[in-house]
Amino acid sequence: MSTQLESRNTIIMQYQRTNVLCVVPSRECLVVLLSPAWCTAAVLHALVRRRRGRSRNSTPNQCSSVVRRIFLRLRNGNSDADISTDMGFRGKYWTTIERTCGMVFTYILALIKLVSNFLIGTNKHFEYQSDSHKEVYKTVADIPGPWSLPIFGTRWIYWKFGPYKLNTVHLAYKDMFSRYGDIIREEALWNIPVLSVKERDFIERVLRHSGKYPIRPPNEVTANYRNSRPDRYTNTGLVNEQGEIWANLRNKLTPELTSPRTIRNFLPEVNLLADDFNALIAQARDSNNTVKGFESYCNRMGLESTCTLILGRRLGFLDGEISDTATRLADAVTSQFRASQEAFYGLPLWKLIPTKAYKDFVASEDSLYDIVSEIVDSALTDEQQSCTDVRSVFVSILQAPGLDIRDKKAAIIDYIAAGIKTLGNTLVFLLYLVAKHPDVQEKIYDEVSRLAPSGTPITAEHLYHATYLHACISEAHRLLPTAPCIARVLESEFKYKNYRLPQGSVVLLHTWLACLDDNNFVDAYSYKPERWLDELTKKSPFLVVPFGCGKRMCPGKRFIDLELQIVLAKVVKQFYIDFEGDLNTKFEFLLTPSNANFILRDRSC
Ligand code: HEM
Repeated sequence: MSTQLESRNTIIMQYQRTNVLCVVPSRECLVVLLSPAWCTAAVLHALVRRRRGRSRNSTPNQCSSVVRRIFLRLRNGNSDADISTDMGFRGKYWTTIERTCGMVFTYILALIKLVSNFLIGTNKHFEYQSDSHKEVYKTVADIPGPWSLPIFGTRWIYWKFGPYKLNTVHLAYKDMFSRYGDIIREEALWNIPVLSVKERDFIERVLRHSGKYPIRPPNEVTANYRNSRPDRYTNTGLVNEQGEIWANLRNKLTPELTSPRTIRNFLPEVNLLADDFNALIAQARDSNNTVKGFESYCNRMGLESTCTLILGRRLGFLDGEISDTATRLADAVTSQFRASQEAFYGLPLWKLIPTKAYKDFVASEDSLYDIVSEIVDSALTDEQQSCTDVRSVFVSILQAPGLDIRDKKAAIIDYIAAGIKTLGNTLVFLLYLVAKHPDVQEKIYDEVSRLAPSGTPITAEHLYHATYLHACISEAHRLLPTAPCIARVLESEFKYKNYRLPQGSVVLLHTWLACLDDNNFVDAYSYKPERWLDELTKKSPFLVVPFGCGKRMCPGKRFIDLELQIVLAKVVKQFYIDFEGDLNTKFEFLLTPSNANFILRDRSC
């Protein structure tokens, strides 16, 4: 652990390769902590002693001086051992009761402040007060944001009594940007700052200047679980790994998936998938031509397409009757997303005890693992391991050189989990926007009918010329992306306005909100595919980034592009699409549609 003085009252510490910020407000006895556990414990200990007034080694006044001394020691870079000895902070003084009292007392104080904050209607006095010499460069501590609890940070805003709801995190950010401005500081567990930004310039600079190994903060729940299962995982996987391990996995596992040749070879299969999807939704209509719960059919399409791409075989998700394996797979992916969200934004007790959300997560990971294992094991004994067109990705993963079979299974799990919901949601959003714009629908119909007459499959040549179809998809990605932001860890110090953000800061780049800003797109809330026929719009490569950007960009992008084009073309050719009312959305780690009822009338009628 290394420490560095950031300002008079703030220290940046390097702890386990993460920058950790420790702030000691001059007017508060509470320490807004983002520090190793011993520091937290020491402060709570001091508070308990102060409250009880029974201190053997310190008077109440000395207790607040303990807090000051922790700070001074940190500033001078003393080791953990020094501080604990110096404070007389020995294991024998610790009892469970003391710790609990400390926690309870601290949180009563925190609650009082919270309530007074709401009653008084301002949180200014909780924010860090900057002094004159810091006007040149402010620190992360100066960035405005919701008030932070010790240890738990700002996660309380999504708890039962908080102002925002867990399933509307996307709306929470809209609200916070209007309250706090262009840059917001939230704090995760242990008060690790998480910055949110929606300014175009900032987003472009971060994405443009990423280095050899861009860092996306891992999903802690997955990382924690996988680290606890060395029998199944050698690392946390392509989605969650960093540095050289990530680069090795990326180099060995993605080339076949991202190759244009592979995607071209999938074209006939994607045509068949789209025909089966049309048959499924046609059958699902009631007597009023309404398909209720349309999102469930799109999720089935996401499952079937992703499994075809990754496993090289159809699993039957688009059939009338779904197989048992298919149902288990679908359930496992859905509960994995839900549990990840709860464990991430909810009360992070799963780090201490296995909460229900964590247990659900483990059950879904286990279930995914078992299903994938069954499929991989049967494929390994399969005689026909030859690389046919649709098996090329699967075979390339199984034959990846220098990787353990555990890495290969983990990659297949990651691909399936990453592809299913994202594709399902994106399909609903795209068809919804087209349904709400009959004029757009007619233009797509005209273009597709001109390029690919009825009864002919859609070819690469047709798609190359379908410029309006492409524009409709790009505009849907801009207006309703399923991944509303991109997360990164800053690889070097970053200056923004008059803030100096240290290397290692976690930033959420809110590309969706940037896309809804009239400064970036004229009439930003309107669905206007025509804007993508204009060269100027095409030159916004860092704003409309539904698949992320740079070296960590989604390896499924090419396949999804192809799939969306073919499905949109085929659905519009067969049906007049309509939608009553507005689409409901919720946040389940992804922006997700709910209760979508589409009306599909046959064009031939
Ligand atoms: C509409 C569908 C999809 C969307 C919107 C989407 C979106 C994304 C986004 C935003 C990222 C983060 C990129 C970044 O940080 O720069 C990502 C990463 C990833 N996606 Fe997708 N994705 C989709 C489909 C798929 C599919 C079908 C697969 C599997 C074949 C897949 C596999 C992955 C993987 C493995 C990563 C992590 C890559 C890395 O960190 O190196 N995704 N995706």
